[in-house]
Amino acid sequence: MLVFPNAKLNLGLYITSLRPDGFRNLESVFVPLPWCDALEVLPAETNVLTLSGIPIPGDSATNLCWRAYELLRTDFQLPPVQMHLHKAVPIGAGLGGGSSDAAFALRALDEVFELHLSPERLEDYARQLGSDCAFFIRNKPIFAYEKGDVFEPIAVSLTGVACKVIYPGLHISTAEAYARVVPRAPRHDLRASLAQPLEQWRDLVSNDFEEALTPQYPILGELKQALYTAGAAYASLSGSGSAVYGLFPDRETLPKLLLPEEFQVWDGVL
Ligand SMILES: C[C@@](CO)(OP(=O)(O)O)[C@H](O)COP(=O)(O)OP(=O)(O)OC[C@H]1O[C@@H](n2ccc(N)nc2=O)[C@H](O)[C@@H]1O
Ligand SMILES: Nc1ncnc2c1ncn2[C@@H]1O[C@H](COP(=O)(O)OP(=O)(O)O)[C@@H](O)[C@H]1O
Repeated sequence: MLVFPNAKLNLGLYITSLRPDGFRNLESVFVPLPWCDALEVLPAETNVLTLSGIPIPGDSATNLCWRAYELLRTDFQLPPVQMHLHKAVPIGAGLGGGSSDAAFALRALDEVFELHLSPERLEDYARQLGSDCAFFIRNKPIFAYEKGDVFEPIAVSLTGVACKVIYPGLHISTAEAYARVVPRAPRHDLRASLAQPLEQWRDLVSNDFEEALTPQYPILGELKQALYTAGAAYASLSGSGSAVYGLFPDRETLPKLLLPEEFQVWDGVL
């Protein structure tokens, strides 16, 4: 079975309090971004995970696809599996690529081995692999809170909106990024703000990681400014960075930006 684990964007991100388990409570809206890896999952004689594309730090045993298989194996007698992951989504970018691989691996293993797990059970497994993972089980725009793994529906839709995502080649560790933020109450009500027209989001919707990370990584602020100068209706850091995205009214308004060769760019219509 071949699946295409997609990335995500965060529309607003407020880090509201420190939890007794050491994690932070947050509020954010996750939306799928069609920048994808490719993952093949097949029953096999012996276990194997092969990789291509962008190199992933760590060995196969720590890869989130493999950890998804090991996790299901604690509850089910699974036959050996052959997986191949082609990595295209930048790592440490705030785009949730690794989390998506884990969630898509769970979904594919469920189908290939006919486990008939409900979305709720798949979300429970996904939560054990990372705070972001559960979102990718249903993979629809959603308001996320607590660790980012508890959800409420939200009507926001970016269908037809054009988007440019720029990854400046900085791998920012999520744990380090969180350590730089002092939790506080949200500046604005996120759901009410996102119900306003896109052009008003600039004044209403923000990501707490931006203020904490931009002094150390000025390129993040420069990219956001470049997107606004090029006509973005809204621009922001995604998650804990370092990818910065701009939203534009339609494909015709997507700008061509002159960027260093080592930066990776995705653009298209959502
Ligand atoms: C910041 C966000 C926003 O969407 O995305 P990314 O920038 O990573 O894409 C997420 O909260 C990232 O979720 P995820 O990448 O799954 O994080 P995890 O593996 O669960 O945790 C990595 C580390 O981040 C910190 N962490 C994570 C989530 C959370 N609610 N509070 C935390 O304090 C913890 O220090 C933890 O050890
Ligand atoms: N399949 C995978 N793809 C990407 N990263 C992975 C994967 N498996 C494990 N990891 C680990 O997860 C970490 C963060 O992954 P990623 O989801 O890309 O971060 P972010 O959401 O911050 O962009 C990486 O440092 C990497 O070591």
